[in-house]
Amino acid sequence: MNTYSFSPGRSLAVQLDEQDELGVYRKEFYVNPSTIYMDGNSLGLLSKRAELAVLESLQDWREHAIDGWTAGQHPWYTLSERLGALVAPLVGAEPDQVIVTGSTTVNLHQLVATFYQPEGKRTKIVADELNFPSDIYALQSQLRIHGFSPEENLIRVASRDGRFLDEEDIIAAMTDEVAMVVLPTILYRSGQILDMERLTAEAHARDILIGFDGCHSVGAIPHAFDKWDVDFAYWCNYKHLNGGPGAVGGLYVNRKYFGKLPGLAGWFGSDKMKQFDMEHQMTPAETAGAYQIGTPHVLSAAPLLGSLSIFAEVGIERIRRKSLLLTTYFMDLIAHELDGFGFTIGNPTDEKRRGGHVSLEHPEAARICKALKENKVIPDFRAPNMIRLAPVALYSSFTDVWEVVQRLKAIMAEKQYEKFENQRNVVA
Ligand SMILES: Cc1ncc(COP(=O)(O)O)c(C=O)c1O
Ligand SMILES: Nc1ccccc1C(=O)C[C@H](N)C(=O)O
Repeated sequence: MNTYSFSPGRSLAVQLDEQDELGVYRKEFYVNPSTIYMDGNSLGLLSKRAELAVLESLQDWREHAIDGWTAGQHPWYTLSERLGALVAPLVGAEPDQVIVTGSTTVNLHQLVATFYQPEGKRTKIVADELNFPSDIYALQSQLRIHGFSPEENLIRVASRDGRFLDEEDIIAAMTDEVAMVVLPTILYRSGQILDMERLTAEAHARDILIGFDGCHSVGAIPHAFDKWDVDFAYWCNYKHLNGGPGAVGGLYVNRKYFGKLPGLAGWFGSDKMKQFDMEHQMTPAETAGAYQIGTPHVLSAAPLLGSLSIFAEVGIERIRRKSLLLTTYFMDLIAHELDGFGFTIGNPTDEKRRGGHVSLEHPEAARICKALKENKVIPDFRAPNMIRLAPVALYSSFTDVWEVVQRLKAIMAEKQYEKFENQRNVVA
């Protein structure tokens, strides 16, 4: 892999595929042979291991009924904890600091309800103007619940160019009126990685708590939440972790808060041995498990049992290495083949700041995406002008990337996109 030297012909793609030590994992996934899937950063593909885990969970239900909580192949009572332990190495945490529960937005509500404790003039929450809308809605509503107006108390750090955030600007927003900072690990549109270590240190130097939305980074890049001393994080498991549509999400809580009462409490946050004492005085788990609410959605968590076993086997470092080579190759091909067609690379090119996808900006982006789909390439479109293309280390090949660029070149050269309206679909 370290012999990469760019050339535009297909032979380099073939050579990179031959050298690819992760190439064997492609056959573990249901890759539709007639399409090239570039949307694993929105919904990861089904793996055979994930499918098997769901079937085994159904078998547990069929055979054990209520006893499936403690018997069967994947006892449900401790499933969330066991899955948390499997995700923990991917976020740089100890097993008891991670729990698989809820969903991204629900977990954010839980964590803000737990950790946002306005005091005196420290009432503000810092976010950013590029974050995913659901996070912003959640923060606005949490402020309202506390009786604060979001207009005054939610600071959305501005982007200088509409693509990226500058850490300097975020740090400048950390005033003594700020109680909490909530930011993405990787921006969903441009794929920029924020410097989480630096931002955490700067927030803590000002007595501000900081949490991260890891939707676009968990399973794509390594993290060191524990080492960086991040206060909390939350993410979905259906993108890079391939947990399936609406898969149960995940959250991380720094060990120093173990024992802190959950803002939104429910009986599955109890100490597991106490839970069935049925007392009205809650005894929360002394782990991140305390931030669960109700009964786990077992069938929406089950695929992760299979999917995460692939991550445990491969390791996030190797995934990241291949992912970077895939996106480097992608950008080199784009520069060589698509020059003059009006595209701008909208993701960071620097490896330290580049996440798992390539973002191409173009005024006709919506209809170019439609033409790509007609050409059996699955990207996604993000308003107003972005085409996201995610080659995924576990199941995309270098030949896929080469093919995508050739098809895109034909679409542009032949203006194939002109037959579509330049408007997004209902689900873009
Ligand atoms: C960065 C980010 N945050 C939040 C969400 C919302 O997640 P959910 O709908 O699972 O709550 C998404 C994707 O849907 C996302 O990409
Ligand atoms: N949850 C979804 C449901 C339907 C369609 C897309 C999503 C996504 O996850 C989009 C993704 N968060 C994004 O980065 O745009």
